Amino acid sequence: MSDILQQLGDILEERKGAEADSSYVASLYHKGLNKILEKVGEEATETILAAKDAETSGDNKEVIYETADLWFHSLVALAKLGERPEAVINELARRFNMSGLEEKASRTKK
Ligand SMILES: N=c1c2ncn([C@@H]3O[C@H](COP(=O)(O)OP(=O)(O)OP(=O)(O)O)[C@@H](O)[C@H]3O)c2ncn1[C@@H]1O[C@H](COP(=O)(O)O)[C@@H](O)[C@H]1O
Repeated sequence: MSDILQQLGDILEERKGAEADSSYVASLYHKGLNKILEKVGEEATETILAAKDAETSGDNKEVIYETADLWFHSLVALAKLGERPEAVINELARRFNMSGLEEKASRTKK
């Protein structure tokens, strides 16, 4: 588990008790889940556009920046719902640790 994600998860929890005007994350919590999800949507669109530009230009700087914005706002949405970044890391680890056959079986059930 990335130390940065763990520390960011701690800060996202701390911001839950903060006044709306005290920080960006606190302001998002006060605006509510719909506003946070709107930001996730915006950042997803910006990531897609940056990826298309990167393919043409060969410069990935902007798509990395936008992907960080997307990850960050997704984590704020999960925090609002009571989940920490570890939940996503654990899910990725679970998928990674599945054997090839289990993975195939799981995919065909969906
Ligand atoms: N990783 C981030 C992070 N990534 C992006 N952003 C903010 O996300 C916003 C990106 O959205 P936009 O580009 O649309 O900017 P905007 O115009 O300000 O947003 P809107 O007014 O349109 O909602 C910017 O304000 C960025 O500053 C972040 N804000 C905070 N963090 C982390 O969250 C922690 C807590 O942040 P605060 O609550 O601000 O202290 C910080 O220590 C950082 O580690």
